[in-house]
Amino acid sequence: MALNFGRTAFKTLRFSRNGKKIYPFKSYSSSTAKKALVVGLYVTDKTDGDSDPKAVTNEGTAGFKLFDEKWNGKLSELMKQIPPLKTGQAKTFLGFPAEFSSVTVVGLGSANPTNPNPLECFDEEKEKARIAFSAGIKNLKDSGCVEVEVDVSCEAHAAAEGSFLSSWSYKDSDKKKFPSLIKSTDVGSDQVAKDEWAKGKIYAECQNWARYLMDSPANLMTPRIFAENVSETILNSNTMGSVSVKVQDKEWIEKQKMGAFLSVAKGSDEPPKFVEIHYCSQQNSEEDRPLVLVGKGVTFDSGGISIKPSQGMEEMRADMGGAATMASALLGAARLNLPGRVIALIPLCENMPSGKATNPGDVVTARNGTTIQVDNTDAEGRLLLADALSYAQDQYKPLAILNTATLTGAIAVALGPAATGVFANNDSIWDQLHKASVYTGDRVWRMPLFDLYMNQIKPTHLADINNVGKGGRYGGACTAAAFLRHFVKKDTPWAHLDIASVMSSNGTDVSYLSAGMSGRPTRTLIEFIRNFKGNF
Ligand SMILES: N[C@@H](CSCc1ccccc1)C(=O)NCC(=O)O
Ligand SMILES: [Mg+2]
Ligand SMILES: [Zn+2]
Ligand SMILES: [Zn+2]
Ligand SMILES: [Zn+2]
Repeated sequence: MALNFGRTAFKTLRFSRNGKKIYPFKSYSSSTAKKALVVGLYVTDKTDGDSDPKAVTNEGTAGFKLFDEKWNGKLSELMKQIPPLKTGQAKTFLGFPAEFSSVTVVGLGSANPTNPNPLECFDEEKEKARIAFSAGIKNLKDSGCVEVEVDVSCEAHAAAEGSFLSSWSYKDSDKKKFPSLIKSTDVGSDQVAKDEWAKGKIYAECQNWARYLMDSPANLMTPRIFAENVSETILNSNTMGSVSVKVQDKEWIEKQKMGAFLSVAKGSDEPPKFVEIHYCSQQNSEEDRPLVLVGKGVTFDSGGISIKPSQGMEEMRADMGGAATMASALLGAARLNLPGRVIALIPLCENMPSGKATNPGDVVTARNGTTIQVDNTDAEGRLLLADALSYAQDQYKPLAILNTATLTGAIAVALGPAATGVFANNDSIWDQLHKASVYTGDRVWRMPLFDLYMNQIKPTHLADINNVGKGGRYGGACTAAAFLRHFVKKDTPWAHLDIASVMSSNGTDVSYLSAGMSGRPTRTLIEFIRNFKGNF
């Protein structure tokens, strides 16, 4: 059937209020702006980055071509009237027949990229799809559009991630600016693409939950509230394997003799909690050795008596990012029915100055009997992690342990927002994490666990080890990792992920994450669990 597009309508550009170009002369209105389509175009840039528009050529995805055929070549005709789209660029066209009120075309990367890109350490095709489809969805912000169908004929998993990550905001009023229903289009889509889309949506939703937990103000996300939110969310999720949540209180933590953890919690009026989340797939039994995930859950880090400068202190509401990403990764494993047995251990407390707080120079005894001289109460994350790592090994004899923690400013100085720093005592764990991050684009970078850093934290004047290194500011991320290494037995495969570098997003470095707490690297953790091989 021939469709009437009103030819002249496509000839002239119009600028929307926010400066985005919209084609043609037709404005969104509540009666027409109901359902949008986002389709992809491959981009070949023969100039390797030169800005000459003639050197850039576009070719439609399979989905684009099918819509183009359906509409008698109108889509490709439209594309001839504008300069070629560059990677990550999105253009919205109005004036389509009843089915769609607008069509947004997005520039994907090359149809034949070098994958994985060895310098960038990610799958270029997937990362460009995330960027492109997020640009498409962002183009529909404030359009009044309520529903959008997305082309899944290329990188469906990444398309879903870009779509659902970019349409999320902490505030409900901001969420409402985006179409409330985002789904894959049937055109150019097969069952594999549909399944990939559904999987990518879960990856993104889990990261969005971590973003919510992290960005929540500390008065609304205390240890108790965090534990309640996690219990409710996990137990109400749709899973096939078994999930359970245990919330242990201060008395249990005392019985466990977690003196390092308690020394952090004691300055606050908010009681600490220790949350355990257990997941066992249908193919596994509770007898199987688990993969254990440990997440730092400091719901607010003022620094304690070694108080932080007030500028930027509000960011420390997200010092429970380790806890948030591990809870979210476990949720992802359960929702995707991934094979294996996975346990998340989450020590939660506030780090506050008060008459009851730990003083610099105090000595505390960790669960494994190690005495620790606490010279800096702001280096608190390693203290609660030390006790959780000790408990994990004694209680569960894990196949491997991963821990995530917004541990040090030093890792942010080293890596910026590009990657999570990984300190691994096992090459296979590192390889598996790296591979997972190439797939998700949420990257990791390996850091050293040299003995030299261990020597910098011991021996101390008053105790077995010090909670800060002798090197002062130098190598701060490495001495923090060395401190944790002290609590991990040599035969336990382990990786510490310092996520302070990726804790927040400025809204530009990763274009599909708006400004705020990032929820990174939840997707990499889920992907790691999906492929986890524990036979070292
Ligand atoms: N809570 C941790 C990390 S605070 C530093 C930070 C900097 C940049 C981005 C995110 C977080 C802490 O207190 N660490 C102590 C230390 O770094 O010495
Ligand atoms: Mg409080
Ligand atoms: Zn928070
Ligand atoms: Zn601190
Ligand atoms: Zn901290």
